[in-house]
Order: sequence, then structure tokens, then C-alpha cells
Amino acid sequence: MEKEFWLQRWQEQQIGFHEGRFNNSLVQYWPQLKTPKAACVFVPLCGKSQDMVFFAEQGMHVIGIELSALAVEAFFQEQDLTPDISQEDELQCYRAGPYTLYCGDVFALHHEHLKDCHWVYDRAALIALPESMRSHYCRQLANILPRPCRSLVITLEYDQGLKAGPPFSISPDSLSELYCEIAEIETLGNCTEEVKGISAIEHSFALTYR
Ligand SMILES: C[S@@+](CC[C@H](N)C(=O)[O-])C[C@H]1O[C@@H](n2cnc3c(N)ncnc32)[C@H](O)[C@@H]1O
Repeated sequence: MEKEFWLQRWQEQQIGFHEGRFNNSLVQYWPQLKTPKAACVFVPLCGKSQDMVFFAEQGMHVIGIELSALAVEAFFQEQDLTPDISQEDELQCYRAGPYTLYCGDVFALHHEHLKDCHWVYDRAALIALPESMRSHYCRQLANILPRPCRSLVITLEYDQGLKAGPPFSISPDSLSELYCEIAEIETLGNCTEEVKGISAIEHSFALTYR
């Protein structure tokens, strides 16, 4: 999607993707990744997701990247935190408590930003991107993340003929095509979800980056 599309969604508060509570699959499957205390988790395309609070409550440091300053500022406001704001090249960095949120394009991040992040949480990030951007996104993460690195990835699968994305439908086969050369993929489970009034399957995967 064009950046303008997302900035406008936030401007108009068309944020139906925002759950406002911890994601059920996150709560169910994250413990299986056995993250050590005080680890650092990267949340790409983070919006103002409450899931970042889930990680902070477990003693983790959270690094997020989000295009919209409205989303980043709303997140800190809702957490009652006043961030320090600095400019780092093309990115604005907001820091307060256990959160470091970069405002800008995920493709502007580099290794230095994530050097301590051995964990990743991708909910509504990969599936927010059109097909033309997906492999670029997966390769970008693979290039900038340290090793070892594990990721919880949550996708939605539904009949794309019934509704246009985002969110885009990504089946386990498509996920495997995107990541087979980048990571070992373990299927964790699935459940049914409603997306734009139609039935979808939410799939959860644990990736171990090669
Ligand atoms: C579907 S929302 C999901 C937000 C969050 N992960 C959640 O679960 O609520 C996708 C988010 O990605 C952001 N986004 C889209 N393209 C981006 C890019 N190239 N770099 C950084 N953020 C981006 C959008 O502004 C939007 O907030």
C-alpha cells in the first residue's frame, strides 16, 4: 500500500485492525517461544497495539516501527508516558519506559536499530502489505535482525475474491514460499476469525531465522 493510504487511515481513525486488547493467539502461543526475561522484542508495523504492553508486562523491552506519528503518539498517551523524541536519520525515535518506537518506514531501519532484538512479533504486519512488497519486507527483516532470532507470525487466510485487502489473505503455503529460505517454520495452530464480515482462518507460526 502507499504510505499515504495508512497515514490517511490514522488521520480518519479508520483503524478496525486495532484490537485494543491482547491478541488471543499472542497470549496462547508466545509462551511456547520461551523468551528469557528482559529480552528485547521487535514489533514491525506496530500501530498503537496493546500487544506491546503484553511484552512490557513480562519485563521485555519493545522496539516498534510505525509509519504514522498519530499512532505512535496515541500509544504513549494511552500508556500515560511522555516520550523523549529524537531524530535518527529518516526516523523519529520516541523513547519512554520499556518502549522505543521509531516513526517512519520499516525499510529505513537498519541492523544497528535491532542489534539486541532476538524476538519478533508480527501481527497484522506481513498481511498489511500487498504481494509486491511482501518478499522485500521478509528479506529486509532477515537482513537487519541479529541471530539467533525467533518470531511469532500471525496471518489470516480467507477468500480474497470476496473482499479486497488489506488485510491480505496469506495461506500457510504462501507463508512458506516467503520464508522457506529465510527461516525454519513451525506451525503453532489456527482459529477462526471474522474479517470485514467474512469468515477467515487465523494461522500462527513460530519462525527460527537461519
Ligand atoms: C494493519 S495495521 C496493524 C498494526 C498493529 N500491528 C496491530 O496489530 O494493531 C498496519 C500498520 O502498519 C503501518 N505501516 C504500513 N506500512 C508501513 C511501513 N512501510 N513502515 C512502517 N509502518 C507501516 C500502518 O500505519 C499501520 O498502523
